[in-house]
Amino acid sequence: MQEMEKTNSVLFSREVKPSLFDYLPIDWSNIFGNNNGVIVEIGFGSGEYLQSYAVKHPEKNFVGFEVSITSMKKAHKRIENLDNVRLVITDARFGLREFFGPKSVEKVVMNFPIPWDKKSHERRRVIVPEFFETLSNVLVDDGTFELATDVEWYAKQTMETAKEMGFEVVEFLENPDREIKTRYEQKWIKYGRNIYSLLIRKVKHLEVERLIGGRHEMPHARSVVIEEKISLLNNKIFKEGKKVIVVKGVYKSTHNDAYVIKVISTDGEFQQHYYLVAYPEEPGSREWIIKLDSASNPYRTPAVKWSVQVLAEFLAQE
Ligand SMILES: C[S@@+](CC[C@H](N)C(=O)[O-])C[C@H]1O[C@@H](n2cnc3c(N)ncnc32)[C@H](O)[C@@H]1O
Repeated sequence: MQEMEKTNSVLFSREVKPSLFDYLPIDWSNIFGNNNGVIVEIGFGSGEYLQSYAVKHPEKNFVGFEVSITSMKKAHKRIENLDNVRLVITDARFGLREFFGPKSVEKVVMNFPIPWDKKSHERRRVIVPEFFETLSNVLVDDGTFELATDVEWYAKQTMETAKEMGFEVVEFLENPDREIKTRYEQKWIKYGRNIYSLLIRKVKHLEVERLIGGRHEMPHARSVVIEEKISLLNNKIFKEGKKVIVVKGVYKSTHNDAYVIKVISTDGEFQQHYYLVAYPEEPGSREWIIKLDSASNPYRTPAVKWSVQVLAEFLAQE
Protein backbone atom coordinates (compact mmCIF):
# COMPACT_ATOMS: atom_id res chain seq x y z
CA MET A 1 0.00 0.00 0.00
CA GLN A 2 2.88 2.34 0.84
CA GLU A 3 4.40 1.76 -2.59
CA MET A 4 1.09 2.71 -4.18
CA GLU A 5 0.98 5.94 -2.22
CA LYS A 6 4.44 6.76 -3.50
CA THR A 7 3.47 6.34 -7.15
CA ASN A 8 0.31 8.36 -6.61
CA SER A 9 2.03 11.37 -5.14
CA VAL A 10 3.35 14.08 -7.44
CA LEU A 11 7.04 13.32 -7.62
CA PHE A 12 8.20 15.76 -10.28
CA SER A 13 7.53 19.47 -10.59
CA ARG A 14 6.81 19.24 -14.33
CA GLU A 15 4.73 16.10 -14.07
CA VAL A 16 0.99 16.22 -14.69
CA LYS A 17 -1.12 13.52 -13.05
CA PRO A 18 -4.45 13.53 -14.90
CA SER A 19 -5.95 10.89 -12.58
CA LEU A 20 -6.02 13.59 -9.87
CA PHE A 21 -7.98 16.04 -12.03
CA ASP A 22 -11.69 16.64 -11.38
CA TYR A 23 -12.43 17.10 -15.02
CA LEU A 24 -11.12 15.54 -18.24
CA PRO A 25 -10.05 16.41 -20.94
CA ILE A 26 -7.53 18.81 -19.43
CA ASP A 27 -7.54 22.54 -20.04
CA TRP A 28 -3.88 22.76 -21.09
CA SER A 29 -3.96 26.55 -21.43
CA ASN A 30 -4.66 26.65 -17.71
CA ILE A 31 -1.72 24.31 -16.97
CA PHE A 32 0.72 26.36 -19.07
CA GLY A 33 -0.81 29.73 -18.26
CA ASN A 34 -1.06 30.72 -21.93
CA ASN A 35 -2.86 29.79 -25.17
CA ASN A 36 0.21 28.71 -27.12
CA GLY A 37 -0.07 25.80 -29.54
CA VAL A 38 0.48 22.33 -28.05
CA ILE A 39 2.92 19.73 -29.40
CA VAL A 40 2.82 16.17 -28.04
CA GLU A 41 5.68 13.68 -28.06
CA ILE A 42 4.80 10.02 -27.53
CA GLY A 43 7.53 7.88 -25.93
CA PHE A 44 10.04 10.66 -25.14
CA GLY A 45 12.62 8.18 -23.76
CA SER A 46 15.44 10.09 -22.07
CA GLY A 47 13.94 13.38 -23.22
CA GLU A 48 16.75 14.78 -25.42
CA TYR A 49 14.41 15.47 -28.33
CA LEU A 50 11.69 17.03 -26.19
CA GLN A 51 14.26 19.27 -24.48
CA SER A 52 15.84 20.49 -27.74
CA TYR A 53 12.46 21.00 -29.41
CA ALA A 54 11.09 22.99 -26.45
CA VAL A 55 14.22 25.15 -26.21
CA LYS A 56 14.03 25.94 -29.94
CA HIS A 57 10.32 26.78 -29.72
CA PRO A 58 9.57 28.71 -26.54
CA GLU A 59 6.38 29.96 -28.28
CA LYS A 60 4.90 26.41 -28.13
CA ASN A 61 3.80 24.17 -25.26
CA PHE A 62 5.03 20.57 -25.11
CA VAL A 63 3.43 17.53 -23.50
CA GLY A 64 5.40 14.28 -23.40
CA PHE A 65 4.00 10.80 -22.78
CA GLU A 66 5.98 7.86 -21.42
CA VAL A 67 5.18 4.55 -19.82
CA SER A 68 8.64 4.05 -18.29
CA ILE A 69 9.27 5.64 -14.89
CA THR A 70 13.04 5.34 -15.45
CA SER A 71 12.73 7.39 -18.64
CA MET A 72 10.52 9.85 -16.83
CA LYS A 73 13.18 10.41 -14.17
CA LYS A 74 15.93 10.93 -16.75
CA ALA A 75 13.85 13.22 -18.93
CA HIS A 76 12.58 15.26 -16.02
CA LYS A 77 16.13 16.27 -15.10
CA ARG A 78 16.56 17.68 -18.62
CA ILE A 79 13.34 19.67 -18.78
CA GLU A 80 12.70 20.76 -15.22
CA ASN A 81 13.80 24.32 -15.99
CA LEU A 82 11.58 24.59 -19.06
CA ASP A 83 8.24 26.31 -18.36
CA ASN A 84 6.79 25.10 -21.66
CA VAL A 85 7.11 21.34 -20.99
CA ARG A 86 4.95 18.89 -19.02
CA LEU A 87 5.41 15.13 -18.70
CA VAL A 88 2.73 12.49 -18.21
CA ILE A 89 3.23 8.85 -17.27
CA THR A 90 0.43 7.11 -19.12
CA ASP A 91 -0.08 4.92 -22.15
CA ALA A 92 -0.34 7.54 -24.90
CA ARG A 93 -3.06 5.58 -26.72
CA PHE A 94 -5.31 6.34 -23.77
CA GLY A 95 -3.86 9.73 -22.82
CA LEU A 96 -3.99 11.39 -26.22
CA ARG A 97 -7.73 10.68 -26.46
CA GLU A 98 -8.72 11.25 -22.82
CA PHE A 99 -6.56 14.26 -21.83
CA PHE A 100 -6.92 16.38 -24.99
CA GLY A 101 -10.14 17.86 -26.27
CA PRO A 102 -11.14 18.15 -29.94
CA LYS A 103 -8.80 20.33 -32.05
CA SER A 104 -6.43 21.07 -29.18
CA VAL A 105 -3.08 19.72 -30.47
CA GLU A 106 -1.02 21.22 -33.30
CA LYS A 107 1.35 18.33 -33.79
CA VAL A 108 2.03 14.83 -32.48
CA VAL A 109 5.51 13.34 -32.82
CA MET A 110 6.57 9.75 -32.30
CA ASN A 111 10.22 8.84 -32.56
CA PHE A 112 11.43 5.29 -32.95
CA PRO A 113 8.56 3.39 -31.36
CA ILE A 114 8.97 -0.33 -30.90
CA PRO A 115 6.96 -1.79 -33.83
CA TRP A 116 5.76 -4.82 -31.82
CA ASP A 117 5.83 -6.98 -34.93
CA LYS A 118 5.24 -10.38 -33.31
CA LYS A 119 1.61 -11.48 -33.41
CA SER A 120 1.66 -12.01 -29.63
CA HIS A 121 2.77 -8.39 -29.05
CA GLU A 122 0.58 -6.72 -31.65
CA ARG A 123 -1.83 -5.39 -29.07
CA ARG A 124 0.91 -3.16 -27.63
CA ARG A 125 1.36 -1.32 -30.93
CA VAL A 126 0.54 2.37 -30.72
CA ILE A 127 -0.10 3.09 -34.39
CA VAL A 128 -3.30 1.22 -35.20
CA PRO A 129 -6.48 2.51 -36.93
CA GLU A 130 -7.97 3.75 -33.61
CA PHE A 131 -4.87 5.91 -33.14
CA PHE A 132 -5.71 7.76 -36.38
CA GLU A 133 -9.28 8.22 -35.17
CA THR A 134 -7.89 9.92 -32.06
CA LEU A 135 -5.55 12.05 -34.20
CA SER A 136 -8.48 13.05 -36.44
CA ASN A 137 -10.19 14.41 -33.35
CA VAL A 138 -7.49 15.99 -31.20
CA LEU A 139 -5.42 17.61 -33.97
CA VAL A 140 -6.34 21.15 -34.99
CA ASP A 141 -7.38 21.63 -38.64
CA ASP A 142 -4.24 21.02 -40.73
CA GLY A 143 -2.50 19.61 -37.63
CA THR A 144 0.27 17.07 -38.28
CA PHE A 145 1.66 13.76 -37.09
CA GLU A 146 5.31 12.88 -37.57
CA LEU A 147 6.79 9.41 -37.27
CA ALA A 148 10.50 8.60 -37.38
CA THR A 149 11.54 4.96 -37.43
CA ASP A 150 14.28 2.59 -38.56
CA VAL A 151 11.67 -0.04 -39.51
CA GLU A 152 10.76 0.32 -43.17
CA TRP A 153 7.60 -1.81 -43.19
CA TYR A 154 6.29 0.07 -40.13
CA ALA A 155 6.81 3.45 -41.81
CA LYS A 156 5.12 2.26 -45.02
CA GLN A 157 2.27 0.57 -43.21
CA THR A 158 1.69 3.74 -41.17
CA MET A 159 1.61 5.78 -44.39
CA GLU A 160 -0.93 3.43 -46.00
CA THR A 161 -3.18 3.32 -42.93
CA ALA A 162 -2.98 7.12 -42.63
CA LYS A 163 -4.16 7.50 -46.22
CA GLU A 164 -6.99 5.00 -45.66
CA MET A 165 -7.99 6.97 -42.58
CA GLY A 166 -8.28 10.19 -44.63
CA PHE A 167 -4.93 11.87 -43.86
CA GLU A 168 -2.83 13.62 -46.46
CA VAL A 169 0.79 12.48 -46.79
CA VAL A 170 2.99 15.58 -46.72
CA GLU A 171 6.31 13.74 -47.04
CA PHE A 172 7.90 10.33 -46.74
CA LEU A 173 11.70 10.50 -46.58
CA GLU A 174 14.48 7.95 -46.45
CA ASN A 175 17.46 9.04 -44.35
CA PRO A 176 16.21 12.57 -43.72
CA ASP A 177 18.62 15.03 -42.13
CA ARG A 178 16.44 15.87 -39.17
CA GLU A 179 17.28 19.01 -37.26
CA ILE A 180 16.92 17.31 -33.88
CA LYS A 181 18.08 13.70 -33.60
CA THR A 182 16.90 11.40 -30.86
CA ARG A 183 19.09 9.04 -28.88
CA TYR A 184 17.84 6.02 -30.87
CA GLU A 185 18.22 7.89 -34.13
CA GLN A 186 21.89 8.64 -33.41
CA LYS A 187 22.45 5.02 -32.46
CA TRP A 188 20.87 3.62 -35.64
CA ILE A 189 22.72 6.11 -37.85
CA LYS A 190 26.00 5.01 -36.22
CA TYR A 191 25.13 1.37 -36.98
CA GLY A 192 24.42 2.30 -40.62
CA ARG A 193 20.68 1.61 -40.49
CA ASN A 194 18.27 3.46 -42.73
CA ILE A 195 15.90 5.94 -41.11
CA TYR A 196 12.42 6.75 -42.42
CA SER A 197 10.33 9.78 -41.60
CA LEU A 198 6.69 10.31 -42.38
CA LEU A 199 4.72 13.53 -42.04
CA ILE A 200 0.94 13.47 -42.45
CA ARG A 201 -1.69 16.19 -42.21
CA LYS A 202 -5.23 16.09 -40.87
CA VAL A 203 -7.82 16.98 -43.49
CA LYS A 204 -10.97 15.55 -41.96
CA HIS A 205 -12.30 15.91 -38.42
CA LEU A 206 -13.77 12.85 -36.66
CA GLU A 207 -15.74 12.58 -33.44
CA VAL A 208 -14.37 10.00 -30.98
CA GLU A 209 -15.95 8.36 -28.03
CA ARG A 210 -13.94 9.13 -24.88
CA LEU A 211 -13.94 6.65 -21.99
CA ILE A 212 -14.07 9.41 -19.40
CA GLY A 213 -14.97 12.85 -20.78
CA GLY A 214 -16.48 15.13 -18.18
CA ARG A 215 -16.44 15.11 -14.41
CA HIS A 216 -13.96 12.63 -12.98
CA GLU A 217 -16.03 11.51 -10.02
CA MET A 218 -15.18 9.08 -7.26
CA PRO A 219 -17.50 6.11 -7.84
CA HIS A 220 -19.09 4.54 -4.78
CA ALA A 221 -22.01 2.24 -3.99
CA ARG A 222 -24.20 1.53 -0.96
CA SER A 223 -25.43 -1.99 -0.53
CA VAL A 224 -26.75 -4.54 1.95
CA VAL A 225 -23.70 -6.80 2.20
CA ILE A 226 -23.47 -10.43 3.21
CA GLU A 227 -20.05 -10.39 4.82
CA GLU A 228 -19.42 -14.12 4.29
CA LYS A 229 -19.42 -13.46 0.56
CA ILE A 230 -16.40 -11.19 0.68
CA SER A 231 -13.87 -14.04 0.76
CA LEU A 232 -15.61 -15.55 -2.32
CA LEU A 233 -14.49 -12.50 -4.32
CA ASN A 234 -10.90 -13.77 -4.48
CA ASN A 235 -9.92 -14.49 -8.12
CA LYS A 236 -13.43 -13.75 -9.32
CA ILE A 237 -13.71 -12.43 -12.90
CA PHE A 238 -16.57 -10.23 -14.13
CA LYS A 239 -17.03 -9.39 -17.82
CA GLU A 240 -19.42 -7.16 -19.72
CA GLY A 241 -18.73 -5.92 -23.25
CA LYS A 242 -15.21 -4.41 -23.32
CA LYS A 243 -15.04 -4.28 -19.51
CA VAL A 244 -13.24 -6.98 -17.50
CA ILE A 245 -12.75 -6.97 -13.72
CA VAL A 246 -10.43 -9.43 -11.96
CA VAL A 247 -10.28 -9.54 -8.16
CA LYS A 248 -6.67 -10.27 -7.19
CA GLY A 249 -6.97 -10.27 -3.40
CA VAL A 250 -9.16 -9.49 -0.40
CA TYR A 251 -7.60 -8.23 2.84
CA LYS A 252 -9.32 -7.65 6.19
CA SER A 253 -8.21 -4.60 8.13
CA THR A 254 -6.65 -5.40 11.50
CA HIS A 255 -8.10 -2.34 13.24
CA ASN A 256 -11.68 -1.98 11.94
CA ASP A 257 -14.39 -3.81 9.92
CA ALA A 258 -13.11 -2.68 6.54
CA TYR A 259 -11.90 -4.90 3.73
CA VAL A 260 -9.43 -3.84 1.05
CA ILE A 261 -10.01 -5.45 -2.35
CA LYS A 262 -7.27 -5.53 -4.98
CA VAL A 263 -8.70 -5.20 -8.48
CA ILE A 264 -7.42 -5.19 -12.05
CA SER A 265 -9.84 -3.66 -14.52
CA THR A 266 -9.60 -3.51 -18.28
CA ASP A 267 -11.39 -1.26 -20.77
CA GLY A 268 -10.55 -2.77 -24.15
CA GLU A 269 -6.72 -2.69 -24.09
CA PHE A 270 -6.39 -0.26 -21.18
CA GLN A 271 -5.58 -1.95 -17.89
CA GLN A 272 -5.44 -0.46 -14.38
CA HIS A 273 -4.52 -1.89 -10.97
CA TYR A 274 -6.13 -0.36 -7.89
CA TYR A 275 -7.86 -1.02 -4.56
CA LEU A 276 -11.47 -0.75 -3.45
CA VAL A 277 -12.60 -0.59 0.16
CA ALA A 278 -15.78 -2.08 1.62
CA TYR A 279 -16.97 -1.25 5.14
CA PRO A 280 -20.22 -1.09 7.16
CA GLU A 281 -21.78 2.39 7.36
CA GLU A 282 -22.08 1.94 11.15
CA PRO A 283 -20.34 -0.75 13.22
CA GLY A 284 -22.44 -3.94 12.93
CA SER A 285 -24.69 -2.52 10.17
CA ARG A 286 -25.58 -4.64 7.11
CA GLU A 287 -25.55 -1.47 5.00
CA TRP A 288 -22.08 -1.19 3.51
CA ILE A 289 -20.20 1.32 1.44
CA ILE A 290 -18.02 0.13 -1.45
CA LYS A 291 -15.72 2.70 -3.04
CA LEU A 292 -12.26 3.42 -4.39
CA ASP A 293 -9.56 3.35 -1.73
CA SER A 294 -8.37 6.91 -1.12
CA ALA A 295 -4.78 5.93 -1.93
CA SER A 296 -5.86 4.55 -5.32
CA ASN A 297 -6.19 6.86 -8.24
CA PRO A 298 -7.25 4.95 -11.31
CA TYR A 299 -8.88 6.84 -14.15
CA ARG A 300 -12.62 6.54 -13.60
CA THR A 301 -13.20 4.61 -16.81
CA PRO A 302 -16.39 2.60 -17.42
CA ALA A 303 -14.67 -0.54 -16.08
CA VAL A 304 -13.56 1.21 -12.88
CA LYS A 305 -17.05 2.57 -12.22
CA TRP A 306 -18.56 -0.81 -13.03
CA SER A 307 -16.15 -2.63 -10.65
CA VAL A 308 -17.72 -0.75 -7.72
CA GLN A 309 -21.26 -1.57 -8.88
CA VAL A 310 -20.65 -5.20 -9.78
CA LEU A 311 -18.86 -5.98 -6.51
CA ALA A 312 -21.66 -4.32 -4.53
CA GLU A 313 -24.23 -6.44 -6.40
CA PHE A 314 -22.22 -9.63 -5.90
CA LEU A 315 -21.86 -9.01 -2.15
CA ALA A 316 -25.59 -8.38 -1.80
CA GLN A 317 -26.76 -11.60 -3.45
CA GLU A 318 -28.23 -14.20 -1.09
C1 LIG B 1 12.63 2.68 -28.60
S1 LIG B 1 12.24 3.88 -27.40
C2 LIG B 1 12.54 5.41 -28.23
C3 LIG B 1 12.82 6.55 -27.28
C4 LIG B 1 13.02 7.93 -27.93
N1 LIG B 1 11.82 8.39 -28.60
C5 LIG B 1 14.18 7.92 -28.90
O1 LIG B 1 13.92 7.94 -30.11
O2 LIG B 1 15.33 7.89 -28.43
C6 LIG B 1 10.44 3.83 -27.34
C7 LIG B 1 9.88 4.57 -26.12
O3 LIG B 1 8.46 4.59 -26.20
C8 LIG B 1 7.91 4.36 -24.91
N2 LIG B 1 6.54 3.82 -25.12
C9 LIG B 1 6.20 2.60 -25.59
N3 LIG B 1 4.86 2.46 -25.67
C10 LIG B 1 4.34 3.64 -25.22
C11 LIG B 1 2.99 4.11 -25.04
N4 LIG B 1 1.95 3.33 -25.34
N5 LIG B 1 2.81 5.35 -24.54
C12 LIG B 1 3.88 6.13 -24.22
N6 LIG B 1 5.17 5.74 -24.37
C13 LIG B 1 5.40 4.51 -24.87
C14 LIG B 1 8.88 3.36 -24.29
O4 LIG B 1 8.82 3.35 -22.88
C15 LIG B 1 10.22 3.88 -24.81
O5 LIG B 1 10.81 4.83 -23.93
